Amino acid sequence: VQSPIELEQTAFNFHQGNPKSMEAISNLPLPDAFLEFLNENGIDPSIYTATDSTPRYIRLKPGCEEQLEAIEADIKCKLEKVEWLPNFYSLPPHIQIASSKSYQEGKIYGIDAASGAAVSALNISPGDHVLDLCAAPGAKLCMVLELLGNSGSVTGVDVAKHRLAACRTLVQKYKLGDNCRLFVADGASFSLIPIRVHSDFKSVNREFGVEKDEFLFKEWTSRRPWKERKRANKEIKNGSLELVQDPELIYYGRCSGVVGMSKIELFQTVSSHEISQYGYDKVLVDAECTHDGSIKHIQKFENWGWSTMERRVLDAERTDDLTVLQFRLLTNGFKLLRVGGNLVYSTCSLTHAQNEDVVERFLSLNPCAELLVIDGSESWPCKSGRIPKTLRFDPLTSRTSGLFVAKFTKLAKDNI
Ligand SMILES: C[S@@+](CC[C@H](N)C(=O)[O-])C[C@H]1O[C@@H](n2cnc3c(N)ncnc32)[C@H](O)[C@@H]1O
Repeated sequence: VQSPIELEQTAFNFHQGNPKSMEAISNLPLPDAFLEFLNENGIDPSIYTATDSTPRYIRLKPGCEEQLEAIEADIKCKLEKVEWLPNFYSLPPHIQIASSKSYQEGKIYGIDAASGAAVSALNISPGDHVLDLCAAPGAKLCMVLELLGNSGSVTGVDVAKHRLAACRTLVQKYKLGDNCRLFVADGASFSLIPIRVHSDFKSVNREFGVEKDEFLFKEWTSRRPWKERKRANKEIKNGSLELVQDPELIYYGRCSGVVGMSKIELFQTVSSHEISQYGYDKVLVDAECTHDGSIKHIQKFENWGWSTMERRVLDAERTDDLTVLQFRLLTNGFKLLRVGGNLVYSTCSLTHAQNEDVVERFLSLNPCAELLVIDGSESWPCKSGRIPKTLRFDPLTSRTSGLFVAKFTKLAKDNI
């Protein structure tokens, strides 16, 4: 394991083309094709030399601070407070927490500090209605729910049903699901606004009124009642299922606003003028990407086979498709944001194509979008991105996984 000074020296040497550092990089268990990918994308491969010394991070459930010593005894490891991020602690990378009582009881959960920073950039306030457009497997969504406490709501969307089901398990395990609803849907076209149960907003979600014999959502249960299954079969026969099943609601909590609503009310969409007032207060677009900044992800390819990585990470056609998807997710997330709200765009890729280039194109086509400085980020151990106000975390600089973060607000049309 290299000391931080040695790591910095390695990074410096790499820039200087020093053969010793090249040796350090070539000793990494990374295939040449990946190193070429990094080179083509202007990513300094020396960030991966910090692999072995990058700690793991956990977030402590608020209110469990008093139990810190007991938790340390349980996981048999001292926890080091992350000074720049509340409730975060680091621990050596080899420590496993999954079998500990504290983890099973939901007092701690694993989430990288850079991911925590992306959530923190949203500036969640009590009562916020939050949209998480690429939600699964759900670490960031859980942190948002925790920050909200019993107020506001979180709408989680993901295109992969099995991944979103894992997210549902997570929110239930941590007993955080009361204010949450989860939809399997394409985040690039998802169009539902939050359910604002406050009386001022009721008219928006109650535009249609409820017919006497209409289906109303009861409290969520994992077992679909017989009557509902019969209704779904009937809808398949009538050919109307696609309309009601897209997006597919796979979970909603008691206080998510869904209980008592009709399907027509839940799935109604509104005009862009109404969205500017009643849209989400905060939107997280943690977009699908090549994951090249995530050391843990890259290491998985050792088992999956490097050829899988060539297909999933390095294939130029796939990365081109991804940048289109990222742009569409960002654009749609922004469309669903209310005026004055905040949107955070993040990826765990460190390529410019998936980050700054997407942001630049988005800003040039959306005059209502303004990049914001992220509150508190001056004390974060990260670098600025190519565009001022955007941030880049990497293992060498930040001792975290790699992450790009940009924060926007939506201006009223009259203020442009
Ligand atoms: C980087 S992961 C999100 C991680 C998650 N935010 C968390 O903190 O656990 C990206 C997610 O985007 C999802 N995804 C890919 N294409 C999507 C799309 N068109 N719409 C919504 N989600 C999509 C993937 O299934 C994947 O779960």
